[in-house]
Amino acid sequence: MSTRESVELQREQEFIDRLYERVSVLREDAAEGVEDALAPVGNGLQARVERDVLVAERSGLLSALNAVDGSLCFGRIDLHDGSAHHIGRIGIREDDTDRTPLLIDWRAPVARPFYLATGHTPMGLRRRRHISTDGRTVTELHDEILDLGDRERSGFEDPSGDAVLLAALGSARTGRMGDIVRTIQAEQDRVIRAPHRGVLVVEGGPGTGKTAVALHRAAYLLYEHRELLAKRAVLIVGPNPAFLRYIGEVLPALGETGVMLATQAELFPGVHARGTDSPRAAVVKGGAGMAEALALAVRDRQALPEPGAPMIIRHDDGDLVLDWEIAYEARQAARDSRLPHNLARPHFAFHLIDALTTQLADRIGADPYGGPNFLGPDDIAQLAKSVAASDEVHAAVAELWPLLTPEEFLADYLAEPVYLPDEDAAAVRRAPGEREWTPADVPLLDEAAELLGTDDSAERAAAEARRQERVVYAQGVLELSRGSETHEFEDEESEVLAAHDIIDAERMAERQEEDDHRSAAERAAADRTWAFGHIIVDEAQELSPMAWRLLMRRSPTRSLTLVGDPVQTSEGAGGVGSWEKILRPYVGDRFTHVRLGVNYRTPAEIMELAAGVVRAQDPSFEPPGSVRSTGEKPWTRSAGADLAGEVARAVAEMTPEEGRLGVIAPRELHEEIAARLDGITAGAEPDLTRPVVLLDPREAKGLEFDHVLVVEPGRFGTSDLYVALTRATQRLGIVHREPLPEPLR
Ligand SMILES: Nc1ncnc2c1ncn2[C@@H]1O[C@H](COP(=O)(O)OP(=O)(O)OP(=O)(O)O)[C@@H](O)[C@H]1O
Repeated sequence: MSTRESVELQREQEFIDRLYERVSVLREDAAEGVEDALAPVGNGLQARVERDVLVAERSGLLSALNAVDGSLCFGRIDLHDGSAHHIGRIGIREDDTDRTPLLIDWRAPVARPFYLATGHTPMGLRRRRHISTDGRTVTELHDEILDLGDRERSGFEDPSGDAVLLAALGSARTGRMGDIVRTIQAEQDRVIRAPHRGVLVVEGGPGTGKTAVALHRAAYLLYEHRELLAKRAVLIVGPNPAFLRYIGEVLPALGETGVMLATQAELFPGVHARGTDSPRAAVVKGGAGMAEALALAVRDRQALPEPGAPMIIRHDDGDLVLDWEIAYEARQAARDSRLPHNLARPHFAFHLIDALTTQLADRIGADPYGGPNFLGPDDIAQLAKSVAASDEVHAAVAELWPLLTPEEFLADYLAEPVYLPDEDAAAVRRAPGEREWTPADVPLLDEAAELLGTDDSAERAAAEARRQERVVYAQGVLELSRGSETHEFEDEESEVLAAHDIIDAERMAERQEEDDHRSAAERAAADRTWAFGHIIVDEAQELSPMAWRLLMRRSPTRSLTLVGDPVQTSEGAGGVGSWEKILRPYVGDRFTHVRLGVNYRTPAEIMELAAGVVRAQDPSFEPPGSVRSTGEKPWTRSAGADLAGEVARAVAEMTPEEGRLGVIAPRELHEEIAARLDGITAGAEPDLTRPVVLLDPREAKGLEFDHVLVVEPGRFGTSDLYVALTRATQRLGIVHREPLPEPLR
């Protein structure tokens, strides 16, 4: 190493040392701050509220500081004006009066040239430096000179400018996705920082960084719109639990934790959908026609007595006749309210009671000589009360217009599906006694909840009673504070404000109500009607029209980022196929569509093979260009009689010393294959950090491995095969007994 180089390294090391010293002071301060804030504060309401806010703020800072410890600083930009900034995962300031920035958050506008500047458009930069560290030790520097007229050299120049990116792409996988904050590419940066309002569709082939970009976008939005998004939370929807675990460490590593990650199966609070549907059933349940079918089925639960066969209701003053006409009129009036079923129910009951009361009054008060009815308004009110109190009337209302929960309603519906073509009804019919919900049921439950509405009048009454109690309590507290002030502050001159001077009992009671310690993400998870500040959907091509209806309800402001690749849509997943079709009902054509065109994962040799599979169906297909090639061609091997044995041999050869091997095989072969492989992990929620993982193509979606072994590819449909072939960062092997699909021969 030249003297020049060691001086440069030494300088950066000194900076990193200083940075960690500052971080350790900040961390101590934050920890002490949390402790202080946690100390008992007595019973004062205001003090308690303030304490909670402080605890939340300081623990947020503390967890961010703890989370970003590894490679806190990764870059530096030197500007023409002689200034320089270090770039890192979070922003850190000096402890001086100006609070001078020491480390610039990668999301800050000042950091942007680090990602965007080129020799052509240097954005004021002279030099961009990538700093690699191992723990707190600087290991490498890579410099790009952006001003070719500049003669100053550090000795660490990287002429191609992509050594750091290629090293990241070629490194062994860990089974957990890492962040890309050091090497975000310009086309990705533009997506990450796109405005948060409106709908942004990010499309790109396998490995173009869609997932990585979506996660960094979440981190960026939380930084840029902290106040709004901390209150309304960000939701990230992914295709399955294994995928969510795979991506689960990216945001914490960027210092962000206030995000809700969920699969479709988890989007109806209180239901954890673990069942499975046949592919056909999933498609039917996800179809747009289900909304109409369920709406009609709800109307069917608003019944009438048979014409000519009225319900007879006993009453002390003589039997009442609830016939078709009365029920029809009441039903019409209730439907005219346009309220959801359960909320329209009181209207139905009211009209029914009214009609039965009139019937009774006409009978009792009738003047035999044809004069006006003898009964006055008070008598009629009395009669109405007695009709309304009748158990038999309640039973009739319950029979004709039952109160329904989404779960009860959908279970009944799936036992006898109606308003569907016969073969669709047969596909979704649930076996009697089947209790598990499936992921495709979740949007149906949500739809049912919308159609039924929640009659929360009892809850609201209870909440109001609790509020009243708090008001009374708060009044008591204020009385006490009034009583105590003169004793505590004898000095006439001092103007000390007491609680009652600045707050009244109502407001104080409200404050107590706001005293909900859960984070926005936690509250959102428990609330079906929560409106998220922003929603990010990964593998968005997979979602069905019914799932889109659910998600759009959670985003009334239509602030969404959708990332996906229509070419990778699973057969039988019920995905919609085109963004226009998905979005038209919600935003018309008002959405922004961007494409990512570079494949960072799959080497060119593998991509060529995978592209051939799609091209066999669509000759005009253009795959994303691979950023690197490895020189290793994918291989195929014919297995003879013992397929599992051949798979076991291939696994033994391919298992990397460091890194991960993914075996992607049709589900029906999993048992046979797993029996021959020790320590392999498989199933619905495999441990992706183990060296060898067995998956089917659907489960492999969105994941990646150093090496991939595809088994019996002839059994996969085109898009599943395309997904399976594009999961490797290094090597791909194929083992088969049955004939290979044409493009793989
Ligand atoms: N700028 C980058 N710097 C470093 N690594 C990157 C960059 N962009 C993408 N990658 C890496 O490329 C791989 C593929 O990224 P990602 O999983 O986000 O792709 P994808 O488009 O979602 O793929 P798929 O459609 O197959 O799920 C990941 O390992 C990711 O970390």
